[in-house]
Amino acid sequence: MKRDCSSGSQKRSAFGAGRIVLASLASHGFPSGYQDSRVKRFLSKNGLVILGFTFILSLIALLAVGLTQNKNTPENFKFGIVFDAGSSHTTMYIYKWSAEKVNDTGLVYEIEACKVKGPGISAFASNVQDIPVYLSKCMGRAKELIPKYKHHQTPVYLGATAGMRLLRMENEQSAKRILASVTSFLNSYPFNFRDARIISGSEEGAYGWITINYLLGKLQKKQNSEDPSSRKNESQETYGALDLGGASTQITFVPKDTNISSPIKFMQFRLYGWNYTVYTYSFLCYGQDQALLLKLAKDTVETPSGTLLDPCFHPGYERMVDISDLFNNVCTREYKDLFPFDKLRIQGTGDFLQCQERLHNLFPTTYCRYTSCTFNGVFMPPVHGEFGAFSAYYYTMKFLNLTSDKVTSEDMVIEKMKQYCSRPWKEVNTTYADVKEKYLSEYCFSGTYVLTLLQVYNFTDYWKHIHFMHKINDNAEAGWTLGYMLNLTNMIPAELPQPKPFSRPTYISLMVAFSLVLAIVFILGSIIFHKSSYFQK
Ligand SMILES: Nc1nc2c(ncn2[C@@H]2O[C@H](COP(=O)(O)OP(=O)(O)OP(=O)(O)O)[C@@H](O)[C@H]2O)c(=O)[nH]1
Ligand SMILES: [Ca+2]
Repeated sequence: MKRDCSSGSQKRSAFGAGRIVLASLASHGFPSGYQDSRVKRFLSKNGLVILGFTFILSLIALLAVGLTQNKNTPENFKFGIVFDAGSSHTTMYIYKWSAEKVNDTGLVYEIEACKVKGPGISAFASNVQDIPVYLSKCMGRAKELIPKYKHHQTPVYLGATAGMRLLRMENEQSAKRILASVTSFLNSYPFNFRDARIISGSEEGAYGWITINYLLGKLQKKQNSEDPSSRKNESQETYGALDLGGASTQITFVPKDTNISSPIKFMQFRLYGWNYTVYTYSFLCYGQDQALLLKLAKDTVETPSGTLLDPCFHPGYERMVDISDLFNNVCTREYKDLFPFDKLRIQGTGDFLQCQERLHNLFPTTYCRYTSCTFNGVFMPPVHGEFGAFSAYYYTMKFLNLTSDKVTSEDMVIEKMKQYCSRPWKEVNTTYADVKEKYLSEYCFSGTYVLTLLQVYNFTDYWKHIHFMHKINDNAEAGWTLGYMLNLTNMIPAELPQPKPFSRPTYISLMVAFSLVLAIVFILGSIIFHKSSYFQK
C-alpha cells in the first residue's frame, strides 16, 4: 500500500507546491497515513493533467514561435536609380529588389523607365541652366514611386555615353559644365546621389553584357550547375551583347579561343565563382544617327550638288539638311569642305541594294594587321555563341517584323528590306500614321544599316544565333544601366555565396523535433529526480 501511494505521489511531487499542500492537510487533524494517500492520489491524477497541459502549452508556444519567426514578413525592398544619358535622349530607370536576396541573381526588376523629354544632355552645352527643368519631371516620378523612408538610402547614378564622349572631344569644358550642373541638381534631392560621369565605350559594352546575362539567368544557371573547376567552355552559356545607339555601337562576347594574341586587352570578370574572358569594342560614330550623318557627308563630298538622290529613303520622301549641321561634328569633320550651297535636299529613291552598297563604304575592311578584324583595322575574334541584340537593333527589326526566331537567314532579311525600301513614302506614311516621322522615315536606312553592320561583323551565316530583345523576362530592359548598378552596388559577388546546410523547412522540423526531445528528457529527468527524493523520505 505504502508502495502504491508513494508511487502516485512521485508523479505529483514533481511540483514543489505538492509538498506544501501535503503539509497543510496534515495539520488539519486527519490521520497522517490517510491524508498522505489521498493527497498522493489527488496529485497523481491532477499532476498528470497539469503535466500534459503544460506539455501541450509548450508545444503550442514552440510552434507559434517557429511560425511567427518564419512567416512571410513583408519583404524589405531596396531601390536604385540610373540615368542613361544617351546621345539621342535620356532615360531614367528605377530598379527594385529584395534586400534579403541581394546576392541572388535575376531578382532585380525595373519598376520605371522614365523618358526625359527632349534631346540628349550633350545638346545642353550652351544652355546648362535648363538642365534642372529637363531632369525634374523624372526625378519627381522617382520621389513618387520610391517610399519616402527609402529615399536617403536609394543610390542615384548618371552615366553619359557617346553623345557626351563626342562633346568632350570637341569641347572638354562644355562637357564638364554639363556634368557639374547635373551633379548639383541631382544632389539637391533627398536620394543618395553617387555619381554623374561619362562612361567609357568598354564599360558600356561590358555592362550591357552583364545585364543581358544576368536577366537571362546565364550567370545564375552556372551557380546551380557543375563545379566551376570541371567546366570547359563558358562561352557555350553566356550570350554576346550587341548594342546599337545613336552615336556609338558596341559588340561584346566571350570568344571561342581566349588564348589568341590580342592587341586589345580582353576584360576579365569573376562573377558567382566563375571567370569570364570577354572581348568588347565600342565604335564611336557608328551609332545609327552618326552613321547616317557620315553617309550623307560622304555622299555630299562625292557628288557635290544641292540635291542628293538617296537610295536609303523611300521614293517620294524629301528632307532638307543644313550643311553646317552635317559637318560641324567630330565624326564628319574630316570630310568638311567648301560647298556652293548651305542646304542639302535629300530625295529618296528607295533602292535597298544601292543603299547597302553605299553603307558598305562606311566600313573599310581591307586593312588588318591582326589574325582577324572587323573594320577600320580593329581587331575582333570570330563571333561565337548566341547573341542578344538590343536598343536600335531591336527598335528597327521590331518595326520591320524581323525579330521572330523564324527569321533564320540573312536572305530573308534582304528580301524584306528590298520590298520595304521600295514602298512609296506616301503609302508608308499613311499606313503607319501613328509612328513618329523621324523614326518612320529612317527605317529603310536603319534596317539596311543593321544588316550591313552585322555582315561586317560576319554574322552572314550566323543569323539564327542573333536574338533581338528589349525587355527580358518582363524584368528589365536590355542595356548597360542594370549591369552598371549591379556592379556599383556590389550585387554580383565574385564568389558563390556559401549555401546554407539545411533548407528552411528542414531547419524548422529539426528545431521542433529537438525541442520535443529536450522537453521529454527534461520531464522524465524531473520525474526520476523527484521519485528518488520521495523514496529517500
Ligand atoms: N524606332 C525607334 N527608334 C528609337 C526609339 N528610341 C530611340 N530610338 C532611336 O534609336 C537610336 C538608338 O537609341 P538609343 O539606344 O536610345 O541611343 P542613345 O543611348 O541615345 O545613344 P548612344 O549614346 O550612342 O548609346 C537613336 O537613333 C534613337 O533616335 C524607338 O522607340 N523607336
Ligand atoms: Ca545607348
